[in-house]
Amino acid sequence: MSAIEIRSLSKSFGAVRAVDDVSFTVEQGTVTGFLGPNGAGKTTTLRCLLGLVTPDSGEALIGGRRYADLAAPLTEVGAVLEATNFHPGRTARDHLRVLCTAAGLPPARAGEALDQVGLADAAGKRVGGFSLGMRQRLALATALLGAPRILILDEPANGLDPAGIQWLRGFLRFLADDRGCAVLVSSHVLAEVEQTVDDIVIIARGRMIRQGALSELTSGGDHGVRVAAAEAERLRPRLEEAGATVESPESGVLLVRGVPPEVVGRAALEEAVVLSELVGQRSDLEQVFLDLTGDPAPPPGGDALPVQTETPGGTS
Ligand SMILES: Nc1ncnc2c1ncn2[C@@H]1O[C@H](COP(=O)(O)OP(=O)(O)OP(=O)(O)O)[C@@H](O)[C@H]1O
Repeated sequence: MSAIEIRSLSKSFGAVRAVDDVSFTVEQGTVTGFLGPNGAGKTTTLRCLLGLVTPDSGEALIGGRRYADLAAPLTEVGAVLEATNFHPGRTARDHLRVLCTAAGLPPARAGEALDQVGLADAAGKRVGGFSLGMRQRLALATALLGAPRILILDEPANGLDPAGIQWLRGFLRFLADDRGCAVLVSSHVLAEVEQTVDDIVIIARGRMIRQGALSELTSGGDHGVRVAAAEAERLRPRLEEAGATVESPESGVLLVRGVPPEVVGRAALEEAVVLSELVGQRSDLEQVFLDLTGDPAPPPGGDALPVQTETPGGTS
């Protein structure tokens, strides 16, 4: 049985079909990146999993059961959803202790969880003075309190500085590799999760776009180098001699595979060919994601801020 199973899930809000027949699974011991542009339906899918939104059809299961049917939810699944509210006057440790008491967990778990997320030094500080990054870590500590083996994290890298993002990557891998956790982590930035995840699920406008192992989706490794020059054809003999496969998709353009970009640059130098373009080609996955998230022109008088969602029934 999969740790997380989303089966033909659909959910509309009025005329907006937020999630439209989405299906995927997450296995124990793996990290799955749940990707899509703003408004794609990621948060709605995660809310369905956590019982905060009732799907119109389909199922969102944790360990084969609906969230509402879990006997001890905190010990089975930990979740970080956006903008968790913490009492500003309470210390980080007290915040977690309150949750421990409510969930029947030993109070010592509070300190352990803070330790795990690198907040041990700030345990006695009031949350009101925390940076966004510290709040993200505290939210993660909250999710870890019951030592669950399934984690659902909605944009956990938001607000983290580069060092924090680096730390998060290592931590998610640790949870999957050493603790055998199933981790589902959403993001609207491919590069943010690309180095961490085993599998990827991409959705846009509520619908599935791609899914599979990262290694399959980026397979091939060598995506070629695109070279443009009026005299591009003069490079061909040298490049083929160096072992490259050379195609010419249009006049004055070569697509060169099998050699690194430096070899193409050297050939141009030696042949004294003036280049107007020398670009490493993107993998299919990067291209798919770029096409989905590529900067559309902002609407007149508007901007491209993320859509704010309501929080039905409170936060995680
Ligand atoms: N409670 C709600 N009421 C009305 N519409 C909603 C509600 N929640 C989500 N939506 C709409 O459903 C669509 C999907 O939103 P969702 O928040 O699930 O996307 P997302 O991929 O998580 O995006 P983001 O990265 O911006 O959070 C959007 O068009 C959003 O406006």
